[in-house]
Amino acid sequence: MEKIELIGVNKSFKEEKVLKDICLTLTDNKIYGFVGRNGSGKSVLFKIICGYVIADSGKIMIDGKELGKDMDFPEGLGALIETPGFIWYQSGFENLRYLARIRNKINDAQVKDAIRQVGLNPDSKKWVGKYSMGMKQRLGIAQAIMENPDILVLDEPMNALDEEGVEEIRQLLLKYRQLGRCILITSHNREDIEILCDEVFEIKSGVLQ
Ligand SMILES: Nc1ncnc2c1ncn2[C@@H]1O[C@H](COP(=O)(O)OP(=O)(O)OP(=O)(O)O)[C@@H](O)[C@H]1O
Repeated sequence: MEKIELIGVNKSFKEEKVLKDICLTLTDNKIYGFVGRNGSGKSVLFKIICGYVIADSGKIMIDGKELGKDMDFPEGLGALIETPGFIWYQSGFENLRYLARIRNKINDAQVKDAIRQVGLNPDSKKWVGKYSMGMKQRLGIAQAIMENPDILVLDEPMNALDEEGVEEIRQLLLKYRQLGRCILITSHNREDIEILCDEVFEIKSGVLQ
């Protein structure tokens, strides 16, 4: 069954038409890559799927429910869209526990498990303000996966990661695909796209190729 379906989605900012008549069907059990030049509309597309940006026209169906009609935000979707703004004087665990409490869904053990999955120590007391860029990126991925979502939307998940980090996150995403998840990523790295993706979409000036 279709997990995500976009039908004729358009989005403009002032005079700039950023997305033009996007039609897209995505299913479970796959990793989809979205590539395109800077400013081609990849992040805006991801934000629309996550419900962070509202399309001007068109339909976004998630699990058979229409975004903006049946729900404001998709259920069962975890996202990393730009580096999240963490509280710098708290540990990684405290930051994610805070988010988990707002979302009121998961317990401390699940938060710790997500932090472990991205290769960080959930018991470390180190403030996030002292984290390297790569550690913040890993924590961002942990917050995306911590609720065990069916859909993962990750904008440049490999950003700021060293070679080892990239490999760990690749393995993590392959594991999630094996668990049947529908995963969307953007990447400027051809290797990530080749290794990970079952299907690749290119966006050129807001048009899906
Ligand atoms: N909130 C906004 N207000 C005005 N313009 C916006 C807004 N968000 C995005 N845009 C514009 O939409 C276009 C597409 O931006 P988007 O961030 O989707 O590009 P991208 O493909 O993700 O690029 P990159 O590879 O650099 O991340 C850009 O011209 C950008 O300036």
